[in-house]
Amino acid sequence: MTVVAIDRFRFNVKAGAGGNGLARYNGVGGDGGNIYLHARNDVQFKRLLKQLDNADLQRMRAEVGAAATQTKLIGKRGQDTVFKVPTGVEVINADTDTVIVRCNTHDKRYLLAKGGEGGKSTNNFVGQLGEQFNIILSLKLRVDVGLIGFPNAGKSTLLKALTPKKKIHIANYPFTTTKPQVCYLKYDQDVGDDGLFAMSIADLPGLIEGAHLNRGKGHKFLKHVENASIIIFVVDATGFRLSEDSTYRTAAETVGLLNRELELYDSSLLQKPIVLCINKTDLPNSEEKAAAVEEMLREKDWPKLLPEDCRPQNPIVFRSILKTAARDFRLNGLQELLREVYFELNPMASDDYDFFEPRSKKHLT
Ligand SMILES: Nc1nc2c(ncn2[C@@H]2O[C@H](COP(=O)(O)OP(=O)(O)OP(=O)(O)O)[C@@H](O)[C@H]2O)c(=O)[nH]1
Repeated sequence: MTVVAIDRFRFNVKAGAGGNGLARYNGVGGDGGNIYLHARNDVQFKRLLKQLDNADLQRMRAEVGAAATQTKLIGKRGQDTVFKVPTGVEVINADTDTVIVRCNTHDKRYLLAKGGEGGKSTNNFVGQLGEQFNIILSLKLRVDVGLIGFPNAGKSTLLKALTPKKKIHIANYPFTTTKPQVCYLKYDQDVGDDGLFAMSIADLPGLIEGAHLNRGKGHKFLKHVENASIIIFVVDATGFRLSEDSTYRTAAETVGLLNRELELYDSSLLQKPIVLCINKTDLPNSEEKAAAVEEMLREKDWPKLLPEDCRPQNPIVFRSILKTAARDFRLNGLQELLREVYFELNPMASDDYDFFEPRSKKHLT
């Protein structure tokens, strides 16, 4: 099922007004209800839409406070309204075009609009209006996994190979351009309390050397890994050459170059778990080439083994190094890859989970 990403909603927000007080008896009106956004990892675009359909699509409102009466001198406080939003939502003031708040923490409530004060002696017993303004909710997809590599490394093929046999749901969420793509993959194996194992993967267009300087629109693509929980480097075991007249790079040099691009763009990205996937190990001599990369990376100061123009300053310590042949759905490496990703996203999960139903038995060899 393809879901069209609607990534911006405009709303009029109006928190509850305070109820009037009762001057004669010193009665205090109830405060108006607040409006909160509740960030949740398990809220998806679709669910958000449903929630809003049930409410009013254009408006967010909270209850007004009750006025004080002769029989009830303290008016009841207006009820708060809580909207669940996917973690990562940005709230933009539609009038000033500035970001009010980023709902980046799972299960946290963010106060969006404060209800008005109830009427009391300090305001002449007149209930105050609640905060009211126009906002845009900008929905940014939470990306679990970001695939990075030079063109032709096999990122898209790897993504296809990772797609479960029994597809429950595969959705393409295009960003503003058709690429990069975020795919949301769900596996139907039951994982205890967590229910289904689902992850979103961003398949980013191939980087080129100098991406950190925005060559080949590098910034636009690298930006998407900033939110990713895990980064997967995909390199071609047989090496890489961008075009006839550019330098040929071995797989090891490619690893160094990707490391460099990432650190020069934003060195904090190197703190994320990074898995190296050496792909195309089905091609002649590629097993040996992949083994040579592994051996190099075992060295503590591995960059010094590379030519100067491929050397990163801050060498990555890879979470794991996997050898894959994505085109043949050769699953040994891929199963390990899924396992890595799964435990990274679900650190408390038990490890007896049977992950991946192969597309065909022959692929298990
Ligand atoms: N022999 C072999 N070829 C592969 C493998 N994986 C991918 N390929 C081939 O390599 C070529 C590039 O694969 P893609 O998956 O399009 O590579 P990509 O990294 O997504 O490329 P860009 O979109 O340009 O960044 C295709 O012809 C694939 O069929 C593999 O494991 N073995």
